[in-house]
Amino acid sequence: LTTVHMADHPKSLSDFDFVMLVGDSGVGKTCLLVRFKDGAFLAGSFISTVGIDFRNKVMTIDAVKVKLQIWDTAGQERFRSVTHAYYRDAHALLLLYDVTNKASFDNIRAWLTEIHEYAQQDVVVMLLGNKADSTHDRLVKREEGEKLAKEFGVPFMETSAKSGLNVELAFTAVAKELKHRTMKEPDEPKFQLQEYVDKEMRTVGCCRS
Ligand SMILES: Nc1nc2c(ncn2[C@@H]2O[C@H](COP(=O)(O)OP(=O)(O)OP(=O)(O)O)[C@@H](O)[C@H]2O)c(=O)[nH]1
Repeated sequence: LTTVHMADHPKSLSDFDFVMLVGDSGVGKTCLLVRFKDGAFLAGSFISTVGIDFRNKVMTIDAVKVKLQIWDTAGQERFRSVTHAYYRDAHALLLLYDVTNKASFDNIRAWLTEIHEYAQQDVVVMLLGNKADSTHDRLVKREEGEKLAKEFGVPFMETSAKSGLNVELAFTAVAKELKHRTMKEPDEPKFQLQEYVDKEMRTVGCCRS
């Protein structure tokens, strides 16, 4: 890391990368963030997010500190205009659906249209099928998520805020992508987010329910 490379970029390393969690109400955005930040699961009553909330988390990626500011948005329709205002500043978006809620999956197309309309063109988008622990209530197959993600050219994985499945990996993958964008050496190949995720899942030997 040298100032020479950094000079090419408007964003300094001390800056936060802004990651936004989006998706229908109840898909588990708040729980995913709490699991990532505190390692705990918010069981029991569901308290819908009002407007927008955020948490900071510093991750060490390849010996470099990446500061993430993660915005937890309200999925409810009535807060949509609040969320719209934040899209423009987001460097990455984690777009969630709930594998036990078909409507939340069907709405992904609309969310992607909205992202296209309001977010920066080069925003990092990752599709997450959350609540993968709910085997009995599952209504969306992993293959369906994979197919949709492929159609839109976005990386995909299933997660569970309840069991912790792939939660760390989702944020690490996004942080790695953002770090590569900021610090890429001229001859370094582009970071392949989906390849990284697939490799990590194979190595850990988990995640294929
Ligand atoms: N089984 C299971 N339940 C989950 C998981 N994640 C969240 N939930 C439950 O789903 C409900 C909604 O979770 P939230 O995180 O509040 O959902 P949200 O997307 O933030 O909702 P809004 O704030 O309204 O947009 C809660 O009752 C959680 O306990 C998960 O991975 N597995």
